[in-house]
Amino acid sequence: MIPPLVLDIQPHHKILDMCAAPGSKTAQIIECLHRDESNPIPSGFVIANDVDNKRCYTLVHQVKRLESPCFAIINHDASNLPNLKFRDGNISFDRILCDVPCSGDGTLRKNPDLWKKWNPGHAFSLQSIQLRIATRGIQLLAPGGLMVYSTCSMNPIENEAVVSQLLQTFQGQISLVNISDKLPGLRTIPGLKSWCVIGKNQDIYNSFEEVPKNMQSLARPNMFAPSNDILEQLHLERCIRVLPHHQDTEETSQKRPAEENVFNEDGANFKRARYHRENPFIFFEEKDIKGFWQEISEFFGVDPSFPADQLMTRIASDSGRNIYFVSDSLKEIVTLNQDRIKFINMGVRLLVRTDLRNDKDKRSLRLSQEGIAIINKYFSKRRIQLEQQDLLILLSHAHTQFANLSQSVQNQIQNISNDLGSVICLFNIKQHDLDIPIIFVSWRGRSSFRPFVSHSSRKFYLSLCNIDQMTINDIINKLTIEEKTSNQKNDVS
Ligand SMILES: C[S@@+](CC[C@H](N)C(=O)[O-])C[C@H]1O[C@@H](n2cnc3c(N)ncnc32)[C@H](O)[C@@H]1O
Repeated sequence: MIPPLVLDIQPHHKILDMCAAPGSKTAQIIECLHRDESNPIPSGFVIANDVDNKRCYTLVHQVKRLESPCFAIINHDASNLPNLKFRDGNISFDRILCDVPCSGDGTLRKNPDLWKKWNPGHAFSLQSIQLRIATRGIQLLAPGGLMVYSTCSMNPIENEAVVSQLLQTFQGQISLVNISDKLPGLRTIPGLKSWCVIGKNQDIYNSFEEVPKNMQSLARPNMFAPSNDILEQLHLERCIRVLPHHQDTEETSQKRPAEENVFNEDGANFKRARYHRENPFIFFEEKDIKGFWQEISEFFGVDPSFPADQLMTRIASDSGRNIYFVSDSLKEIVTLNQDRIKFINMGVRLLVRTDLRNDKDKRSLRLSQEGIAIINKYFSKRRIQLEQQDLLILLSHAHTQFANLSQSVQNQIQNISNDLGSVICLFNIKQHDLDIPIIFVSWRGRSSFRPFVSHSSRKFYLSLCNIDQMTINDIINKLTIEEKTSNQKNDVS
């Protein structure tokens, strides 16, 4: 999608996505933040917000698969978003996406139902919240930062009129950036400099003076284009309109003001939305790190440089907890703001509770595949280097007996002790001049291995091993049957 592309996101950026659900653009933003694959924990972060509590969980679902320790989901009215405390003061964001709620008439091609409901009056009621959200965005933007304002509507009231109002309100502090060279190959047209306002009954007004008295509370002066002398200074032609029929797609309009000055605002009041009560985010304290985590560290050979203070749980008691990891910036943001901001979700799951309920030791937790990129460089024990034949056997079955694996793997199993529990399996695929590391978590049972690899990842790894598509489909079908018939309880004991 276009809005995240023009934000030019770098791994150190502090980013706010103001109206983020369902999250397709948030996912794109997180991917850009992680553009340097050699560093799984960039210093930047993404705060993704939506006012709708239910939609926040759709957002969780959408972004969890990206396994990033650098994002948090919050649930607030973006037009009243309180300042977030961070380090020495409040956060000013380097990048903001303001993808506001809109009438959606740019999606008429894919949503034929909209044709029946659409009414030019929709834009009247939406413009005020669009303007308030964008205004709050600019107040939260760092000097020199970039904000993209976007809608999927074609109506100038929701687009150029909002941008024009912002430019006038923040005169001399923000300006539109010319992005005409940023999207090569994309057919766009410049923002409008003149437009009329269409009333509920399809009447056309060219200026506010033409609006009848009984309509003046709906069609307000800021919905009209400003006078020519003001217009000249705004450069609305720098807005871009991506019209559906030009690309054979949907509409997106984008405006990109760049702030040159900071606005300070003391703790805005905000209404608490009705929501489902979340468990708190509880970070490891000294006693957890010296006690419980010490045992885990010995078991997996965790390097002392691992930042264990960035681990957290969602339940205070010791038993049966999953353990998550977040970046140090996010830890700070949550710690400083948890009492005033509704955090919904964050963190990558590193360890997961198993069914070994009576077993109080570290074996009752298994490594999670989600966190493998983070722990890989810190965990030195319980690592098994596979040969290609082992990889193929493991990926083709739900469980594999040790005896069916290569002698080298059998020797490694003996060397890592008799303890049941998670192991990290490693294999390097050589393709052309590239070394592609494959790394996944398996459970070492008494006599068998069980890889925790999703079907889609298995398909991907098998195709990297040059297995043809028909064979891969066969393997996955057999695996599905094997998984259905296997007794889940036996395989961890
Ligand atoms: C156009 S959608 C956002 C689409 C999203 N950016 C994406 O790419 O998937 C607008 C979103 O704004 C949310 N919203 C509406 N009013 C809001 C407000 N006052 N504050 C924050 N979010 C709001 C809606 O719940 C909706 O999820």
